[in-house]
Amino acid sequence: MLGHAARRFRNRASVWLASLRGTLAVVLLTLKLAEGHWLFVVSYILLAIINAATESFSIMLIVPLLQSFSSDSIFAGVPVLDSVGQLLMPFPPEVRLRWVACILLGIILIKSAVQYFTEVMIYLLPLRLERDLRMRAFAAIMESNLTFAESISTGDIGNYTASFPARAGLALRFLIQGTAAVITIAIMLGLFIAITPSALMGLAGFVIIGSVLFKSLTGPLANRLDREMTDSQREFTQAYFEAVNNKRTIRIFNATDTFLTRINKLLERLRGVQTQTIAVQNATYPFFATLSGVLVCGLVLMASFASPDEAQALLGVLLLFLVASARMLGPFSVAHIARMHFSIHADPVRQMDFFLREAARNKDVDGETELQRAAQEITFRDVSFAYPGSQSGVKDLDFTVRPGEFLAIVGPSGSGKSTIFHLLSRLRRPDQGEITISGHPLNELQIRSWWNQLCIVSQDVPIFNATVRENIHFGKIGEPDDARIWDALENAVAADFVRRMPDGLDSSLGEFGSNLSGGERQRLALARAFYHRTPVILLDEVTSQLDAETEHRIAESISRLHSEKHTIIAIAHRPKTIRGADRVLVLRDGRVVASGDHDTLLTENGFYREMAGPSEKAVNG
Ligand SMILES: Nc1ncnc2c1ncn2[C@@H]1O[C@H](COP(=O)(O)OP(=O)(O)OP(=O)(O)O)[C@@H](O)[C@H]1O
Repeated sequence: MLGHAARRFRNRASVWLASLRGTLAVVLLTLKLAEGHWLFVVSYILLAIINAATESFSIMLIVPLLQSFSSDSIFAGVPVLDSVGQLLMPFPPEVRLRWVACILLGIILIKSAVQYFTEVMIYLLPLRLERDLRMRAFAAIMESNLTFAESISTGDIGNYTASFPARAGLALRFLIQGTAAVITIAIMLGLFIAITPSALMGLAGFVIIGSVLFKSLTGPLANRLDREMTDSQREFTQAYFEAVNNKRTIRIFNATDTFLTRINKLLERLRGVQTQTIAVQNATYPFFATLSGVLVCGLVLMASFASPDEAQALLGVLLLFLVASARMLGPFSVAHIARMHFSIHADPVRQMDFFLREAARNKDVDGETELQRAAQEITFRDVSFAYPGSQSGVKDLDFTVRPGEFLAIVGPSGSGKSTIFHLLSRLRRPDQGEITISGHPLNELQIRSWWNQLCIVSQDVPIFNATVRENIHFGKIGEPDDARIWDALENAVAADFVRRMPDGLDSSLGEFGSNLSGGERQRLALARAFYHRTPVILLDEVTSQLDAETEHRIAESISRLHSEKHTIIAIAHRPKTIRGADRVLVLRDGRVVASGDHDTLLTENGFYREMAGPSEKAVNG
């Protein structure tokens, strides 16, 4: 029986110790995340100590003052209060009152100022940390390698850049608010130790019993709510962004109601968790107020059964307890609320720290060699790459692009064409083999010096929520050159529709270029390449959404770039769109299966002829 009880106690103690270790770990993580804000944190705690000290000082002054007007002091012989009382006694009552009034006024002024600053600081601090973490998360996503960046779901991006920083900010707020409350309690307890140990015992018992009771009643629920809050937040953000990003498709497929219902359900779930969390969090004050009320009633009841002398002593303790609990109930409930809030935000703190560490581990490592002259030869030597967790990618690529060459890469969908661009721009790195630029391994280059020489027009045509001018000048340092912008727009057959826009180059293009048609977006993206005129230009299906006439005019502009010695690498499904190319690589299942000029391939390669379609066969056949 006894052994069983001892085992249970040991188990409970080890669970409690593990939870304490967990809490301590989160405290350290929170402080680590708040590294740049320590001065702010320390200042807050110092101000909180001053606040508590002024509080204690006023108790030490007021209680003996009141007692000094009574002939029958119940604090006679009580260490601190008695000495203060002795100090006051020699002065006539009116002088005593004046002095105390002046000192109290000073204390009140100091306390008000301190309280104002701590109130402001406690709201500012989480905001500062939130801003800092949001920026760090954003930078971490932008600077990590693509494999890592793409492994983060939209829901998690929402969590790491919005929800978790806000919650980590709150965790810090409750950590320091709780610490300050504990320091306040410690200072007051110190005062009461000096006054009477029996009151201290009463208070200590009150705190311990109350805390254990409260924790066992609310602890498991608070932990469950913590997990549910993170999950429901993630699900909501993910579903929300999915819906907003696909709004057109959702409408056309008549799925608006389905999505509204889904979002509504997720919001309901979130609200449910928030409601329960608020209900639990706000139970602290009433719980301790009720407990201390019950204790006071108990003491009064005890006094009713005692002799008059004992009753007076008991009422003395009661008076102290009332003063102490009235003064300490505030810090107690703050400490409890802070502890609970802190544990509610513990999971985001852990996840935020884990994410930042993982992002740092997956940071794209840059090389040291600076590409100073315009890029010369681009070589792929036995390059193979497979996407993480998949067999797809490219295999054994072995080819060289000469400076000023126009190379076309043709192949069916999924054959690996865009992957070559990812590798060439070092968004992905080969698993085997090597890519070199002007003889330098691409991995050893300072990537910016290579990107400065590179312009890519990709299939997904990124247009930013900015003006036409800003979109064309995008990424360039210095002032935009309007004459060159118009020239680039002419080459991309985009000048006419920009002229028709209400504000010309100053027209705003809307989010994701939503004010434009697909073909217009494509032409603007091309204009960007014509404007940048980098030594190497990568074109990925740039005319897929254009009519034959526009496609023909753009092909002429690309030929002009080619004649000006720009190196051009263009991807196409259909061979006819890259007629001006010097050489064509034919890709199938990630491998180069043929290479040569268009006409030779058309006569000699059946697969290429197949892709070219009947019209090409008629012309050349
Ligand atoms: N992020 C990714 N993760 C896993 N597999 C991928 C990823 N991106 C592409 N793939 C796969 O790699 C292969 C090559 O893709 P890639 O985009 O290079 O083909 P593509 O020739 O450009 O196709 P398309 O002409 O349709 O754009 C495909 O089988 C594709 O499914």
